[in-house]
Amino acid sequence: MDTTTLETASRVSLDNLLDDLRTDADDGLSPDEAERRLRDEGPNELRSAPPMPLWRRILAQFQDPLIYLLLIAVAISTVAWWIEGAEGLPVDALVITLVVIANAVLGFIQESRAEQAVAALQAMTHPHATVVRGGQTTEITAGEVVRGDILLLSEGDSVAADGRLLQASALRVAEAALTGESAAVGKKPGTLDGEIPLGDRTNMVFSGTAVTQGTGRAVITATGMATQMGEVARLLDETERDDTPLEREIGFVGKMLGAIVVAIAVVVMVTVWLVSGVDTLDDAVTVLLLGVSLAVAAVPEGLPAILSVVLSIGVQKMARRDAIVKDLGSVETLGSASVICSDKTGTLTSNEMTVQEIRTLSGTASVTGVGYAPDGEVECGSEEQRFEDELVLMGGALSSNAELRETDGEWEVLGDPTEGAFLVAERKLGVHDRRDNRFTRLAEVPFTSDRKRMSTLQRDHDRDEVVLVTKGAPDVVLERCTSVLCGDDVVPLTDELRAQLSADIEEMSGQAMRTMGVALREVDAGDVPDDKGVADAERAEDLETELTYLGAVGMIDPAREEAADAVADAHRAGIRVIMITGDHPATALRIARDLGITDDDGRAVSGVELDRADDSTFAELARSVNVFARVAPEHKLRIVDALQADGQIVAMTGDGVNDAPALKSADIGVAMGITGTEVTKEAGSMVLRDDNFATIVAAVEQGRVIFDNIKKFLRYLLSSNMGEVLTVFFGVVLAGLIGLTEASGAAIVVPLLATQILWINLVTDSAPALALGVDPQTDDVMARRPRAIGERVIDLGMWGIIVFVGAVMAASTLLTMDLFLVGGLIPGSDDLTTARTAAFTTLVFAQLFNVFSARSPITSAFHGLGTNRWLLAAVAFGAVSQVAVVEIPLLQTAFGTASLDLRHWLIAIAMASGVLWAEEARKLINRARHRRRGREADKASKGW
Ligand SMILES: Nc1ncnc2c1ncn2[C@@H]1O[C@H](COP(=O)(O)OP(=O)(O)OP(=O)(O)O)[C@@H](O)[C@H]1O
Repeated sequence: MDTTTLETASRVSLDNLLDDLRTDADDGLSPDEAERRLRDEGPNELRSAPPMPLWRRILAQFQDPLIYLLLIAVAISTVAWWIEGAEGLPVDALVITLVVIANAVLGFIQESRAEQAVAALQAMTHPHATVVRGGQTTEITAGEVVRGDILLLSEGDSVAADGRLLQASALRVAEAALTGESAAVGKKPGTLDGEIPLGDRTNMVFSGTAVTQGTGRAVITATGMATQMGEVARLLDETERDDTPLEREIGFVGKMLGAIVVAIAVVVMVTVWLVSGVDTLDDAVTVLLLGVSLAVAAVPEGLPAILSVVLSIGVQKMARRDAIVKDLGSVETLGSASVICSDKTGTLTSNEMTVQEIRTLSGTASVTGVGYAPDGEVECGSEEQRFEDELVLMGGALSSNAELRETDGEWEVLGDPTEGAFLVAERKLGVHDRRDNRFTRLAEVPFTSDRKRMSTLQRDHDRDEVVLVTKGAPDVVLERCTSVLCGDDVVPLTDELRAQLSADIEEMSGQAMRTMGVALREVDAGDVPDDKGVADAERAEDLETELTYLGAVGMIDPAREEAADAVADAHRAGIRVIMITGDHPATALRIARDLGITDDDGRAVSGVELDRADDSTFAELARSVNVFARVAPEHKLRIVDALQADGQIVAMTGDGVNDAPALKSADIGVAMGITGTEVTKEAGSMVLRDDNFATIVAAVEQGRVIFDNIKKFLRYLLSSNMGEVLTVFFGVVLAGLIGLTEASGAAIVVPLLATQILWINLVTDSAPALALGVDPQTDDVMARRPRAIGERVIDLGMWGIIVFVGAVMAASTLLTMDLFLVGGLIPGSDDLTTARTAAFTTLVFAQLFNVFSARSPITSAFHGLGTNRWLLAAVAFGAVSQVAVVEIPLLQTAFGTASLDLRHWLIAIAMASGVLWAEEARKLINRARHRRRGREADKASKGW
């Protein structure tokens, strides 16, 4: 902006402003100019801090308590090497350093790729903006908006940048994000005078606020950090992503392990010191090295990187199934969802409306044909009835913004399918041309979920008068009527007639039909807003009284084919499904029953009933009722709150701008990708690309699978650490028994070297852990109840398995060592390096066997053995790496290993398999217990 500033944008004259911005109010910028401005001025994004430089991001990988521990280990090894006379190279220290660096670099690469993948996904949900460029209306991402763009606004839009209004029709904008004012502010073009506070600049719209009603056209005066929102954002750093609860818990486990390790290391060192006595410098060094080995053993170094990779692969998988998760934390919340509150229209149903019946005072007309093709007939019984039907359909079509289009024999509706259904039925009756010629629209009072109706003012050229035509929820419309059409007469709407018409509506609704009423009234010429198109809609709204009721239509909106199965799946998974709809209670109840959301005794509670309910009644209704109908968006928020207060984890769907607060408040806000407004998509934590209920259930399932996989690799990695710690601990304590002391000739000797343990943790363990992270479903995750929130990822049962597996691994490893050492069963192999190599190999292979066991805490490892090819490849990689570290001379020096012959290899592998058999035995017992418990639980669960 050359001369206009944030402060003056509302005060300069429009002509000056447009000159200053070098743009045209009608045609906007040329596409080339817009591109040039985007290049010069940067994208329309809020970014307070510059992105972190590469070196700082790599360094951040080292800022981890576990890494500090390893660095201390490096220091100790170096000191030990120096005390021992500084001969040759400090191999241990070098190897540990190298491994730490390699780990950081690998972690960095993996995490960056994961972040990029997630960012690419999030970009799919970035808000869009509609602008006029080169005279054409174009949709672009909000980030591409530049100064001078002409921005078009309509209900549900999130305002992309700051702009000055050129036109507005009943425009209201919620500016709470900026001013804290919760009520939407009316906006209109004009030039303001003097210093005006932000909240009163009614001729401006601001970035990050939401259009709650009406339409408008604005010229963009500021973008990105130059906007009012940019001023606010400067204070916040938005670039950092918060850790998810899961990441925090894993971080906690890491820190806890670090603390335990230090404690164990101190205890072991002191014990060794006291029991064996440390007489020589060598002994002192060995005790220190022992501490190092233990530290290295207990720390799952690769864990953080693997976790972020697995989460990101998970969200990519969900995206392929049309569920775009906006933050990684939602993946785990999804898995624990216990209630899904879903809209009806378009989510549980297909949103393909076809008018089936028209009910007027003279009778019921059936409409034949399905879909949007206008092939069918309206079967009217009499001339009077035909006249009434014509008015109903014409009225519905007049109060509609949809378009019916035929391309290559295919009929489609652009816009709201409910409105499209009127256009189709009207064509079946053959009155659409007549309507087109006879009426001109003067103004519109838009449909909102709160109003549940829409009206237009029309000039009727045939009769030279102005009429207001209203269509909407028939009960709402009927309330505003005082007379009713009867043939070509208008008669007063007596209580008796009102009851008869209501009964008609109820009857249609009871057959799962979506009902719509149509009414009209003549309007005094003096009441007619004169300015065509930008009429004062609020005044027109005042005219929606004393209407003449024309009749109602019943439309079918078939349930989505997959919806009933998805509801059944949700129930099986212990998830309650609640329907919350703006539609008629009877329609809602019928469909809910058909889909199994409620049983035949279940009832529907209406918004009016909810309004009357006090807090405790409301809580009880939220607990016991599965169908809420004729509700307004505000009710959704109250329902979420009540369910959450009851300890539920709530997923809530929404599409309209007024649904945003409920979506924000829910544990998982699910926004509709097709029908959802930009504001709703911003508020949701997940966006459904296909608006389909079944996709939510699929996402829950996927969330549970991801969570299961995280458990799998945690079980796997932590058992490995446990095995290593126990091996070192008992190796030292039982050194005499095993023959270690004798073989080494020293008082104290470590069974495995620190570098060998690092090798396991970082080389042979990583690939299988990653493969477990992408494991296909092994157990039926939808057969369980939702995970309670606050339930630990690593619960007591899992710790039990980790300790059990670790103990078996340590036993196999030490037993192998014992076999190879003096007095052991394997002749000619009693040299310490060979025995240590065999023990090391046993531990590595025990881990490779354990991969298969770790896939499920209950199902046998042999079940579906080949279903995860990554896993087989990872195990093969682990085995080949182990052969390399044992047989390649350079690696032998680095890792203190010696060649083994075939027989030794086979013995080590056979010993390693012990862990697999032990786990199979444990699972067998566990399964038997589960079956018994399952039978009891089955009986108990029949009640819910
Ligand atoms: N375009 C429209 N014009 C006038 N009235 C409408 C229109 N669309 C819907 N209605 C009426 O308003 C009621 C509420 O609509 P709303 O959009 O809140 O919910 P819904 O579409 O019925 O269902 P859901 O809340 O399940 O998506 C509808 O039942 C219908 O009677």
